[in-house]
Amino acid sequence: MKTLTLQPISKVAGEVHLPGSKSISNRVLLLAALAEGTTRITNLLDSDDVKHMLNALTALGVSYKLSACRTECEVQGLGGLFHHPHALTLFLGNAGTAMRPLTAALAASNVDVTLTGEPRMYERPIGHLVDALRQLDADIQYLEQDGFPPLRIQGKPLSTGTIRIDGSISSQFLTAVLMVAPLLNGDSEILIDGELVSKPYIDITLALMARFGVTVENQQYQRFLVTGNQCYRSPGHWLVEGDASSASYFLAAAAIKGGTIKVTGIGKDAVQGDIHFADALEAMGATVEWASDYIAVTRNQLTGIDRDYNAIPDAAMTIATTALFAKGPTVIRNVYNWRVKETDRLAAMATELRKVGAEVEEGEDYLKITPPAQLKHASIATYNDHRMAMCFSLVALSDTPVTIEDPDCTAKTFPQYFEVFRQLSQ
Ligand SMILES: O=C(O)C1=C[C@@H](OP(=O)(O)O)[C@@H](O)[C@H](O)C1
Ligand SMILES: C=C(OP(=O)(O)O)C(=O)O
Repeated sequence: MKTLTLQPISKVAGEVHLPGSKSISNRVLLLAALAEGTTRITNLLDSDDVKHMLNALTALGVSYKLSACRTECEVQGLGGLFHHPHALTLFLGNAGTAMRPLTAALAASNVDVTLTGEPRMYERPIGHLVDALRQLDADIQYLEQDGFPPLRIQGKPLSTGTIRIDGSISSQFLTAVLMVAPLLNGDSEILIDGELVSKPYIDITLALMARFGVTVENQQYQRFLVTGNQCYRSPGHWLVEGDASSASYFLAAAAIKGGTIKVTGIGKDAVQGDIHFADALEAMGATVEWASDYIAVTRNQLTGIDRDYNAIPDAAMTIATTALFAKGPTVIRNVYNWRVKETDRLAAMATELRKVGAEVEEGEDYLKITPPAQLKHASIATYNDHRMAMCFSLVALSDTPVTIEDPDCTAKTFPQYFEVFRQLSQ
């Protein structure tokens, strides 16, 4: 297996222009495909998750022109749902932002599609979404284990009305239903069972739908009202914000060993909830500067904090390795759904943090991390989880090297991560 050993880094500083947001890239591609008109997308993310969405759209007959650098894309909208005359199999890797929204859109389309993915995708639950769509008479079958992909979807016009959806494991299920609802033949009332997790991702969904001409009434994230028989209308040009989750590694590096690092492509008004990772760094002691077109962090003495990170589950992983450099323990709370992402992230994080010498208490939905006096050199297993690889690069900001196993797993969202990280080292 390929490994990458990072030697100790004594200082980091500089500026990073962030690659496009994964969450926005995949939403914009799907909305652009369903919309009336042509959408010219710039700063599109070029990564595995986005490739899976693009390949699926190609197979479904959507025309688009992708620039040679793959960060600009002009999508010819279908002006409605998909129609495809032959049965298709779409491989979606481990991209939740492709699997979940496509499941809903395809269930309402004139298609016969099998959705497959990587082995881990078959362990990531999708039952809450399928249950919701079956309330509208969707024809979706589980091909292996009940509640999990792969799925066979025989799409057809869905019925409409009230839909109950469990929001306690993933917000992506609600995102999927919201995105298809305006295209149904009647109005939808969507009721959330349980406490909705990862709420800021719903804000991203609603903000994007609004730019494509559809407004949704959001009643405290418990009830959503969507008018049916609508058509998305292309906004023309779309500039994808930088990826706020990807920004977290650089901002944390600055907090630990800056210098100042400035990330551009996002700013204080960005639509992604993960920009609030910088609030957590600030609460730990770092100095944060918020501008409309960048966020900058400068080092200060860090102290461990105890917080609820349900709103920012992806960036919260970066807090776990930042905790190695803080004074006192850090507690990351209310992240149960880490267990159903690229790997069981609570277990993986606890195991790998212990390897570098931290004392870790792993609860059902939290981690308590007490840093060691001296970090140890370890070979970090990454579990095919891009965020494990990126988070543990921060260990090199100590006086100990770190070895990252399978560093190429960052391709899911950030293929050039280690190159960019290296350029910040001084
Ligand atoms: O909607 C999105 O773009 C995402 C929602 C989050 O998932 P959950 O809602 O499952 O927490 C997040 O972890 C994922 O990386 C992207
Ligand atoms: C959970 C993640 O991805 P996905 O979109 O596949 O859910 C992630 O990127 O951390």
